[in-house]
Amino acid sequence: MIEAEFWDYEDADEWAEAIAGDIAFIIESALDARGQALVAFPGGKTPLPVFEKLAQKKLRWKSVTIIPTDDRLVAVDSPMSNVASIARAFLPLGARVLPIGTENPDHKLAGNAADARLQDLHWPIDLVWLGMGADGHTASIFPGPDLDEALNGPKARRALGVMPDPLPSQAPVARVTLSRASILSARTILIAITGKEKRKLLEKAINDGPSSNVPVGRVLADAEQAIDIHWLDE
Ligand SMILES: O=C(O)[C@H](O)[C@@H](O)[C@H](O)[C@H](O)COP(=O)(O)O
Repeated sequence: MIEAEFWDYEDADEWAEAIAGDIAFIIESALDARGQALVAFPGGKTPLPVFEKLAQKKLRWKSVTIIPTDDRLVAVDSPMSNVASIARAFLPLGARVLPIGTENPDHKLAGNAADARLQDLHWPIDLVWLGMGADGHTASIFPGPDLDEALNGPKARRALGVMPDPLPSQAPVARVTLSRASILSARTILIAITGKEKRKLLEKAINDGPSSNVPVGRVLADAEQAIDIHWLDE
């Protein structure tokens, strides 16, 4: 049974501020407890207003490492690059922003490289913040030939390469993504989504759990932590 709580907002500013406040609190608590924080932020468009608010928080950013939950295998100056959006917001503050993608379109190789890079970090990760696509993918865990490995691969595998099938129209490229095991290993999981369609889809995915026909339901099915879902009605 997934323990998820929806937090509803009608005002975009309030929504972004609430998420930024929660994340700042998680980072601060990690810094107090362990002297450093490791967090994963999603790609796509939804997180951008939250990045802006979070970047205004006075935190010891130099001790914070941020990785993308997933990235598209594109050049870092591509508008499709997830790490570029994170870097634009948080590098100027002194945070360590660690790319997990490469320009090499061979997603298997890119996945192995991402996995190797992530092994060196201090796990468990303090926060995995997830988005969700209108098709029910989360991070870059998509339907296709790599879905089973992303969901059921070895626990020690932090990241893998993914070729979505079908390719998503907003960013029709191969990806690297955190595995389900690394997402579920997080101390905290937070989800931010907007719009009625995504809300309906996520509620159903959570209810269906392991038998869900969309990746997000399957990813969250065994979550042991309570999950806060911040939903903005558009
Ligand atoms: O790289 C990605 O595609 C993302 O990390 C992905 O999982 C994202 O969260 C959803 O696609 C939602 O994207 P939007 O916020 O743009 O709708």
